[in-house]
Amino acid sequence: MEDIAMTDQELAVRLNHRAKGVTEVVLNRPDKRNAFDDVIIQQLIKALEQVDADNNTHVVILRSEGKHFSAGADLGWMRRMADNSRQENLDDSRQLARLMNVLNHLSKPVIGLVQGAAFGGAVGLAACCDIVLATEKASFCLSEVKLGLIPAVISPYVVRAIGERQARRYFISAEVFTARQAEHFGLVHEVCEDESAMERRCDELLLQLALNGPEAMKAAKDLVFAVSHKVIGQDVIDDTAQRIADIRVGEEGQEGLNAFLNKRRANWIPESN
Ligand SMILES: CC(C)(COP(=O)([O-])OP(=O)([O-])OC[C@H]1O[C@@H](n2cnc3c(N)ncnc32)[C@H](O)[C@@H]1OP(=O)([O-])[O-])[C@@H](O)C(=O)NCCC(=O)NCCSC(=O)C[C@@](C)(O)CC(=O)[O-]
Repeated sequence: MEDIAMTDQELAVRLNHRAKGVTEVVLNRPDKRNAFDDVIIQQLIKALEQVDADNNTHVVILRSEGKHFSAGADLGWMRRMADNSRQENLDDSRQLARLMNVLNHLSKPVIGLVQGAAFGGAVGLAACCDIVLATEKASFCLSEVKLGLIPAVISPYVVRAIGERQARRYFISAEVFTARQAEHFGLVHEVCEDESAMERRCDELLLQLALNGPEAMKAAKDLVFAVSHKVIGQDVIDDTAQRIADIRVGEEGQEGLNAFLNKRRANWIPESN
């Protein structure tokens, strides 16, 4: 898989083949604590769209190089943009909104690996992943108000991940919260002792995900979006009945059920892959 290079500057986003069916999207700007600017946002979108379209990728890992996951938006970029018109700022922030949306709705499971600090927009990146592992020393902060800003674009995802109650506090206080607190709030699924433990846990999760039908995982992710925050009325009841009916008559549903009944492992991925 090719690297994502859109400028001649050092590659800030890399794609890394980790294992069969598993591609890592790696933020690679450790000297600036993996802060992302407009160029890196474009690189991230391109990388995510590439792995989404890649038939050989079934699981995506979002991670970064260095001591910290990410310091969020590049403050030099934010400062530069402040000299531009409101319209230019609107066009610019829509790109970050697009990144969050692409990541959140990726058609494949995304595992986020968080070490060190995840500040500002980086909390949004974590909130858009399906499974988040963090090291014991990871720390989180919605630091925007300290800079006179707000966590606007990331807010829909972060509020869903940590809940309105915690958002009310941490959006306005900009207090740092620990990996354990993040786990308690629901942003992080598991806290691991250190980075090696996080890698081992990630490998276990990858084995677990490899047992599951890729199309079923995609449909399961869509299902969460379809039923969340909806009144359980006739529309939702009909929609969910149609979804399981579609899956049952589909290729993967048949393969999964046949495999179980014949006491064999399901063969989801064609041998050529
Ligand atoms: C992450 C720690 C704790 C690491 O703490 P540390 O390891 O002690 O690192 P440091 O603070 O010494 O920084 C190392 C280098 O990284 C740079 N750096 C560091 N962060 C940034 C940044 N964001 N943008 C640009 N550069 C950054 C920093 O300027 C320095 O560069 P050097 O002086 O060596 O050339 C610390 O660096 C820190 O607190 N950084 C600021 C984090 C922050 O407040 N981020 C919020 C960004 S605003 C945002 O994300 C807005 C958004 C997206 O949410 C809006 C929306 O949702 O609509």
